[in-house]
Amino acid sequence: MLEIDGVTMAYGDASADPVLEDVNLSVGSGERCMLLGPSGCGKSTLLRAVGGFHAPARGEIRVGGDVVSRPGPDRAFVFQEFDQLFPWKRVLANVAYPLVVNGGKKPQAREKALVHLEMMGLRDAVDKYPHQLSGGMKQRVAIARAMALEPRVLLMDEPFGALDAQTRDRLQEQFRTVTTELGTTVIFVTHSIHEAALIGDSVVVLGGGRPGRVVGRISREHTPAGDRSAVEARLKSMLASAHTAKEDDR
Ligand SMILES: Nc1ncnc2c1ncn2[C@@H]1O[C@H](COP(=O)(O)OP(=O)(O)OP(=O)(O)O)[C@@H](O)[C@H]1O
Repeated sequence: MLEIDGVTMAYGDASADPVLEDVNLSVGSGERCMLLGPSGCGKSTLLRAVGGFHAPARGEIRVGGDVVSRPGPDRAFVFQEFDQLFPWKRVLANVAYPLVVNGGKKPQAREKALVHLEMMGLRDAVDKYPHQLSGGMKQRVAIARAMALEPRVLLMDEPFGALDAQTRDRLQEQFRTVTTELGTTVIFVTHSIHEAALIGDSVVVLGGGRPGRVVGRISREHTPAGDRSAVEARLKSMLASAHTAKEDDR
């Protein structure tokens, strides 16, 4: 579903030092791929490139075989910030609006929005405004809104990073259940080894200094079934080497 093919990312002009170099990644349909790595290694940069917000200096990104050249509804984003909803629209309208903007009819858009809000456990919140919701509820609305678009790839940039631990645990489980049920393809940026092991079908570790690159990857099919602690231990050692290389480069 997603191919990242020899991608180098840089900010500024052609002479600028790259942030990421020669990233190759292939994500299958229905796979949840986690991007893990030290702060500043380029996780969000790569996610924005898949979103079509920032073009690679070299290489190519394809989604469903189509080369990414601009943002589009086939790649929906959920961010960490709680203020990504339209404050003047009720919850149902927040979720239905992008469907209408992308050519849907209003009654069908509202129906679909309702289905996705129900899946995220928000049936009772559909008539509320964002300011009446908790942070966790706002994030669930943002997820429902992104999922309702039925994107080819759902792009998540630390969506649970600003939540309290209990809410985060609940949402991680809920997200895993809903994306499994719908077979959603997901790219998910996280700082958390625990979150990566809990949600990911695969985990890609970025880091190793400037420019960053892929320093390791784990796929669920190559790890003992259900043995999350073994996955976490391996990720911990990969992340340590991603950090060490960074310090050596300074
Ligand atoms: N708009 C920009 N202009 C110039 N440099 C940028 C821009 N956005 C990010 N960078 C730089 O690119 C590098 C990678 O940033 P990025 O946000 O992708 O990292 P990250 O791994 O997502 O970090 P974090 O985990 O802290 O969110 C950093 O050195 C950052 O300063």
